Amino acid sequence: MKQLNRQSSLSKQHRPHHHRLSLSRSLASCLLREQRLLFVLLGFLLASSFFLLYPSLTPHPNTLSSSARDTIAARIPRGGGASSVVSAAARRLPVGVRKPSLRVVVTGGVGFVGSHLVDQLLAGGDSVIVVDNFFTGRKENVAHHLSNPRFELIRHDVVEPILLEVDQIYHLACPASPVHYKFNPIKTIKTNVMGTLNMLGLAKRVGARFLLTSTSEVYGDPLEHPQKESYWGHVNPIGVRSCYDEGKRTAETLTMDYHRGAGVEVRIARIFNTYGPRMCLDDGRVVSNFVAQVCVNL
Ligand SMILES: O=c1ccn([C@@H]2O[C@H](COP(=O)(O)OP(=O)(O)O[C@H]3OC[C@@H](O)[C@H](O)[C@H]3O)[C@@H](O)[C@H]2O)c(=O)[nH]1
Repeated sequence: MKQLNRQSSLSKQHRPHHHRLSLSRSLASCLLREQRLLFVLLGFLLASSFFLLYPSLTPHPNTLSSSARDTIAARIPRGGGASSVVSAAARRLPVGVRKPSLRVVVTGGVGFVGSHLVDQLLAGGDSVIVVDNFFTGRKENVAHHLSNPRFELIRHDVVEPILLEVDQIYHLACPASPVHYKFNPIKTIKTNVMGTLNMLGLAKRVGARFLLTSTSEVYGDPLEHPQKESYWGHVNPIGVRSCYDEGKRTAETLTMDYHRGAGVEVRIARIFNTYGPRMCLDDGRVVSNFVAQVCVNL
């Protein structure tokens, strides 16, 4: 017995090298076998902590510092803003890859200008919702789209709010000809002020880009010819046209305040004397008046 003990104690103190290796291997296999669950849990914790930490290692565009965002914006061609990151990327899409289809609302979309805009948006592959109260617009202007699954028509007065999930808002709802906007001047200015306020509120709520179709009437009776966009105008605030002129000026003010104050991405287009198919001959605008007089005097 003593010899046996001595042998084992000898082996402990002077054990050859290969004996120590086999011991460490057997120790490791024992640990692995006995503590397998512990190792699994440890691996799970390591993996989950990596993936939990990973997103914060790559800042989300919205968490970029303003200077970083400005840098990015500076690299994006004209159009600014987050949604132009998509449009800029779309412009760089490989040949044959379609640009992403956008959801667009067009207020006043059955009108003269609006219906042509709807044609272009649908032709470009976007989905369009037209919001219109049919005060001056005509359904036949968009009848050719009624069977299109990417087209929706809603009879709605923009003086009342509406909630739509969209990417872009084109706001054209307003009577444009003096004959129509003088018919009910209080309704005209309500449409310009309340209607624009509702559509800007929607743009802010859903993060949509917003375009206001304004008019040359914001210059009133201009003292500067031709008018630069920086010209402030010369407008009568109490005249019979003020419901439209001042209404559109207020709409522009609201548009810029939502941009400066709420970061809504906006555009303002001051449209002058448009003419073409679908315009009413008797709506009292200058070009239609010329055409009407020519027709009458033929
Ligand atoms: O309260 C209203 C008034 C009008 N509308 C609609 O708005 C549309 C206006 O279309 P119109 O043909 O009268 O006018 P246009 O399309 O020529 O001009 C329109 O686009 C260009 C802008 O500068 C004008 O201010 C805008 O009226 C119509 O479909 C009309 O029904 C509303 O939806 N709500």
